[in-house]
Amino acid sequence: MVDREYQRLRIAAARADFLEYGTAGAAGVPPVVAASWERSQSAGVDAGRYRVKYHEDFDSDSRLARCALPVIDRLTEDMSDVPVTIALADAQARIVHRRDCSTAVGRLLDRIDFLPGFSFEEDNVGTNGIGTVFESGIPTSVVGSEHFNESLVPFACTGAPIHHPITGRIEGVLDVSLLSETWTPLIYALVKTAAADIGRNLLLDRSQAQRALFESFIKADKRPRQAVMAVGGSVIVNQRAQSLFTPDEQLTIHQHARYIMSEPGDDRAVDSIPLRSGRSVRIRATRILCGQQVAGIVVLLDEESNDQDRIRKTPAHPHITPITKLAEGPAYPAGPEKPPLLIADGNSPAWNKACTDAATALFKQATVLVLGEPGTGKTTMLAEQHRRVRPLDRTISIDAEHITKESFAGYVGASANATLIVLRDLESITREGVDAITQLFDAIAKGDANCAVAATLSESSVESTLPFRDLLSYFDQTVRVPPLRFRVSDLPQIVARLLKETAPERRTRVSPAASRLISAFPWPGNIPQLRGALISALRKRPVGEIQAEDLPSSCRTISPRTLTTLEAAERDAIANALSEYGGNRVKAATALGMSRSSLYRKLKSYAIAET
Ligand SMILES: Nc1ncnc2c1ncn2[C@@H]1O[C@H](COP(=O)(O)OP(=O)(O)OP(=O)(O)O)[C@@H](O)[C@H]1O
Repeated sequence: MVDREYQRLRIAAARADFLEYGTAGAAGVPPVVAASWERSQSAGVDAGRYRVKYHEDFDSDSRLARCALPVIDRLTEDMSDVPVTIALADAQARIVHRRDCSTAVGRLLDRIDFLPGFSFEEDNVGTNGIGTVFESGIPTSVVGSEHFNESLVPFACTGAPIHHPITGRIEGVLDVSLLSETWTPLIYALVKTAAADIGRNLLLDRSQAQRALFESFIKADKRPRQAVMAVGGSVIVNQRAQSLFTPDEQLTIHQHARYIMSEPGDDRAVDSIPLRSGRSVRIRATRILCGQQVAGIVVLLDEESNDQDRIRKTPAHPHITPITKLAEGPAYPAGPEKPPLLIADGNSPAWNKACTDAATALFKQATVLVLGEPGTGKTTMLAEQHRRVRPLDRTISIDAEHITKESFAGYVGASANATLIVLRDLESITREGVDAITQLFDAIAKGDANCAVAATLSESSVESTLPFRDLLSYFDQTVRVPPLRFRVSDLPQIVARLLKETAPERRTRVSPAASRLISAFPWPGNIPQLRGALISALRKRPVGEIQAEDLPSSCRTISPRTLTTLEAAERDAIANALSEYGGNRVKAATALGMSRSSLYRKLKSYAIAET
């Protein structure tokens, strides 16, 4: 006891010395505490003035809370006759739940706002049993004068990090606080064990499918020096992948992995993609199944050596420059005018590959079938690539459904300029159209028509028995165009282009929050749908910066499932109320006549993005 008292006095003196003389005063203080005092001081925390910030938007019903509460309740029961308070803090160091085993300690903690919603970040309140755990990453006891701020000195707080079972990221902190004179080192062991139990609950809480994905991820992660990603509802990136690839590169990679796995068929796919840094990466993706359900994809990543790079970067046709050079390509003479914005100026590997494949095939005058969802830019891309590789030839595009016997009369037998005929939406061709095209192909084969043919086809029609199937034998090559949702890194250019096209005279741009929404929305209707959303935003804000709330409410929600009519109406009402009250959830909940917790639940369930 004498020792404890001596220790208490020694730390109190060291604290006073530190505050007066700086680092030298902290000699003899536990290193984790001394380091925290330094951080607190350099963050400008006032040791004599106490101020904690309140955040009304904390989530008391989060997954972390759900997994922690059974453990906290058990601990509360076990410690019912010990004068402690048990608290759970979220990843922003905000208290989300508190249980008092002693009302006296509870009352004292109330006076320092140790309450749900208040944040105990170290750079606000200085050394404490929550914020310091986030900084140090380890279980930490802060006893009496080890606290930086005077108001916390009467207490002893022991916090232990709750780690995400896979990523190792700190998801929250479990804290046990009591008066400093009643603290015992046993508390440390207790809190540490309870935090580990919560971590285990986090793992068990996963649905079966998620667990199947995590287990495959963990297995792959065990391979030495293997960069791994698991792509499901969220994306998990192991340490090796994080150290090898920037966040932008990680986005490009997992988006491409999703894209190659979106093709029906094999559960495994291998591809190599160039990154913007000039490096390239080999992707080995495996679809993880849980019964009938697709749990996600596990992706193994290997940086390609320079030799492999060189081979891969050799253009498929030596006369075709790499696609990334298009903007400065020779087809556009230098002059005062800026070169036109090309739709081929993309960053996403799947889009660049489609452009290169189309250019190569058109150069060889192969008959190309371009496959993709409606509105992905198939026709525009074909026309652009054709202009690029055969600048002297013409391109015409004909809606396949309108093709009749007479449609190609002018091309057969004529020896005018060579022409690429793009048959648009081949799935809608009639029997008469099929006959007309068959005759055209025969004429081309005999040298009676100076034409090449390409067609676009909607992906969903491939399996159908529509008349176009009779024409497939005439085509040499398929080029697949990715939907917009797999081209997130291209969205800034596409949006800029659409704005320029829609409002050429105006200086319009998109705010960062609106850009985030645009990137998160899946755009099932592809470019026409995005154009429609921007036109609607421009109606609300004809000039200046388009804000998130200017976009149609349907784009402000990112729902992973199909909603019923009633749900869609409720989702829109919530999105509108939030927009009306500037994102203030309390006001939005009041206006909607629902409790705050129901609003939080619904925001999650409808995946309404925060702006
Ligand atoms: N990268 C781009 N940036 C901006 N606008 C684009 C881009 N690509 C295509 N567009 C525009 O999007 C619209 C749809 O393009 P396009 O008609 O080429 O698509 P599609 O896939 O052939 O469509 P559909 O399947 O309906 O025939 C066009 O108005 C086109 O100008």
